[in-house]
Amino acid sequence: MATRTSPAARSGSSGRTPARNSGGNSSKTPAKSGQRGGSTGRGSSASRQAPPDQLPLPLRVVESAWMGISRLAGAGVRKLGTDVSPEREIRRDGTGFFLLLVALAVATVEWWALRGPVADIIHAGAAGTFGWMAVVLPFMLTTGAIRLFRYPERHRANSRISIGLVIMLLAGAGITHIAGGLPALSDGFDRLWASGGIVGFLVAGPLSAALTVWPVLALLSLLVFISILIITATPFRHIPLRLRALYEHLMGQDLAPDDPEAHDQSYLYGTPKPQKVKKPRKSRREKEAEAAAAQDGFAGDEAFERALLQDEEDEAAAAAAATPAAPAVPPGVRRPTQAELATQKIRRNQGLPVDDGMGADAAEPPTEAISTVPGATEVLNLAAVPPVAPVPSRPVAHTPPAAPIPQRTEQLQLSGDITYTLPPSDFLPPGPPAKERSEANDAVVAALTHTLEQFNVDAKVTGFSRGPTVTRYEIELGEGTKVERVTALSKNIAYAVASSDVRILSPIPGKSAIGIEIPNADKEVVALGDVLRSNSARKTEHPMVMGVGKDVEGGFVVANLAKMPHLLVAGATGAGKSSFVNSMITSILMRSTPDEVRMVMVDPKRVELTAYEGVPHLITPIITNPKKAAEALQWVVREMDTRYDDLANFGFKHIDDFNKAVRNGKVIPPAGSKRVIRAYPYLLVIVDELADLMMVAPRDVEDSIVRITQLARAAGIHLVLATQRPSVDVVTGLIKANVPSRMAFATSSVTDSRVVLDQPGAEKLLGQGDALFLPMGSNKPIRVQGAWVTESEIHRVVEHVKGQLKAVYREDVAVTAPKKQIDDDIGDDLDVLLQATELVVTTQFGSTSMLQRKLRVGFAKAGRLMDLLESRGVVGPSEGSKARDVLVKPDDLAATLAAISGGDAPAPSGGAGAAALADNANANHGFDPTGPVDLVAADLDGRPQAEDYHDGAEDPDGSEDAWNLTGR
Ligand SMILES: Nc1ncnc2c1ncn2[C@@H]1O[C@H](COP(=O)(O)OP(=O)(O)OP(=O)(O)O)[C@@H](O)[C@H]1O
Repeated sequence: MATRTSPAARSGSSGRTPARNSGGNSSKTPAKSGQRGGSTGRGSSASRQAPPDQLPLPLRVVESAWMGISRLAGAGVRKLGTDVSPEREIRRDGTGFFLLLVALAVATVEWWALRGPVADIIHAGAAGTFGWMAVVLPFMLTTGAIRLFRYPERHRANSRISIGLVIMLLAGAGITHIAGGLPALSDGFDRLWASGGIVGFLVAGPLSAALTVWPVLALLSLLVFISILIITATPFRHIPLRLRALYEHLMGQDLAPDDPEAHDQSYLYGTPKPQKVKKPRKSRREKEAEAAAAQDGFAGDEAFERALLQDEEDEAAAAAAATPAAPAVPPGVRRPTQAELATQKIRRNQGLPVDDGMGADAAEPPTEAISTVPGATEVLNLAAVPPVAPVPSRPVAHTPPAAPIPQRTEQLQLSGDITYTLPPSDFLPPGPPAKERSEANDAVVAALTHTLEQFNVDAKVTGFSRGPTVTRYEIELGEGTKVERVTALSKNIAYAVASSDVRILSPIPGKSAIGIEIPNADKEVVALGDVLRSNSARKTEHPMVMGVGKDVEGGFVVANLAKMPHLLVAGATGAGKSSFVNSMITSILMRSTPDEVRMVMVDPKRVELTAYEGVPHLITPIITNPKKAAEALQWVVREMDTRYDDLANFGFKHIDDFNKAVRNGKVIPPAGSKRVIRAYPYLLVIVDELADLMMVAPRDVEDSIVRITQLARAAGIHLVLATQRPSVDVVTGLIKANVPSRMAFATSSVTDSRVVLDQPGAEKLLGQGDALFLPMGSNKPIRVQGAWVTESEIHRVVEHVKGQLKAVYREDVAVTAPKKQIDDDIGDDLDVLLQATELVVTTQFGSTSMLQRKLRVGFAKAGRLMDLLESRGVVGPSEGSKARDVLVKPDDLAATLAAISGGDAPAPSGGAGAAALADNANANHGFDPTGPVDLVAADLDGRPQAEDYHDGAEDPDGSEDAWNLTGR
């Protein structure tokens, strides 16, 4: 082992340099030549063989003119409909433009019967070959041209469409040949041209001779039908679904983009139809980046990225809904313009007098009295409450589209050539329809109004928005009324509405209004299926998107786990954590293939996650032993380091960029390496009870979590830590500082709420899925009712997933490295001592304060580490305030680390040197379904075969080992 490692390690830099060069060259050169030689990918390879400078001048001019016009035409076509922007080097504008020209020429001749010597040649070519089908030829050619302009990178889809079109053309020519009376060659070319052309003759002639006409006609019609299915990528069983979608589209009933229920509700409640918010124009760069992300399905970091996904249409509708219904305007009074209304609002907010031009009374809401609902007042015992003006409820603009999500079928790569179909969306049935207002709401409005009047507070309930578990009532203050006058009434309000769980928000974020959240007497379940079918979830295909639940305004909350990038879930027992974790895992299983997401599940409680045992997304069996879980976290750290090595070696900053380049064939292994580079799946690590892990190995677990959370984002590794004990000894300061997104379910005390959210609030939640969600980057938590998924739904999804693919477990995840002989004085500090050694030796700077800073340890610990380093001969004795001499040279680092750790050298933590590569290699031997393993060479049971790994003997200069010893 050592002999194999050492040459690789020593020659690591030299071994990797040529590799990087070759990779870099091969990935960069074509890009450049593609740009220079024009946008045609194939054209560019031709121009590489014969550079344009060597072409004669006239030809160069023609080539440039052709490419210039092609690019212009391409740019125009790309701008049609949804703007797309394929990468420059893969564009095929030249070919697309050629097809377009041919289409135009054929159309001019066949559609408008243009005649002349050139037109005759075109007619002979088109009608002579395909007969009557020459009339549809321009459509087909234009389709091909548009595909090449807009989606040149979608090779498989383009080939599929081409095959479909060719089958259609052949069968169509055959049919027209039969329709033209089966002319023979002896009947002359004119008759052939007026029927199916020479192709029709060749297709239908022999067939009709062998069979009779009618069976051939049926066969050819069937072929035309099949060609349509091929072109539209419609499997047989999806035909009814597609026909329904087409019908709805033609009838203008598309549910997804334009929800009719929202309109109905606007009509019912007099709310203005939500207006489309004009989006700011995007720069070309932004558009290109978005298009690239869309092509890839998902991309790396974005500016102002949010973990929370919200549909822009939903937001616009919600914003429109949040504007109170316009009061009735008396005849003869001018309604203020939008600009005037905005000015008035600002002046009102600033406490300045407002001239609304309608007289003081005109601003009052309509005074039509409603009779308070007798049943509801009885419930709240409010017989004495006087009638109040009607209060508009905010229409819920977030009803999920009823149409199922089209089922996605993928060809898996990591798991061999397996076609994997995501579970159909009807596995998660819709929940009960959301209510917009109920009698209980009207009763609460009456109670609130009465309370405000009773205490002479100049404030009004102006509206409410009903969520599944709580309703938020909005109160607007009269001029000169202090916010505190309402907040001071919290106990009286609680008394009036007979509920102790009243939460006051002052103000509601983004509004000049006070919010009072009061639990609904009639709660509603939020079905996970509805959340996953919402517009926000449908808009993205990112595999790490999960359905969170519904907010207080009834809007669906969907979040991207990859952007969080790590999540802490906490709450008292029974508050709904496990249900949330179940929704999260089910969302992933519903939306992602095992190629896209792999999971590590840690379930010390042993019962919560057993339903998922055996799903192919798992990398290791569900871990129930806390000690093994701690080791698994260390494996995740190693996996992260390996991914980082790949990122560094191939020059990428984020795993999404790396994966995108791999899919585009731009990541090329070094010459001579047998490694097959594959995209890395996201790795989701779910710990269902962090407290159990922290009890057995607090330091190791904390170290691993901190290291993963600090770095793993770019490596596509994300942590979800759930605990019912959010105390400072479980969720330590370090863990908290590195886990930016929080989901707080009901906690038992305000202290626990502060640990989770850094603010009070969670102690007032109602339990059973009621939660405060604080995604990374937002400072105000959102109140949500968690999505709910039943056990039978989980069972169906799991059975579907398991039925397609067996889990292939990695064997090294929970395997402990053999215990090494560690000196007593080092004790538990081995890891940090090794880091200190690496730091001091690589920087050649023996300073205690540097250790404090870099390793984030206290002065006493840094001093102790320095003493240990002195006792091992790494640094010299203390020289007062000066840094100590470093006695070990960087070349001897590996040996020194090995000596300290009492065995073979462990991986220097952040080291990017050759030793690090080689050492990681030692740590990672084994089959790796998460990584780019050549599955061709691996057993299906996950064991590597001999040819997976190279023998250093085959590769005298060792350069190959520097790559292949990473076990990939
Ligand atoms: N989103 C939800 N919608 C409706 N009911 C829910 C929801 N979440 C939880 N509940 C209810 O609360 C009960 C307890 O939830 P859950 O088991 O998830 O709590 P927990 O916090 O994981 O508790 P423990 O820590 O004891 O396992 C569930 O059985 C269910 O009845």
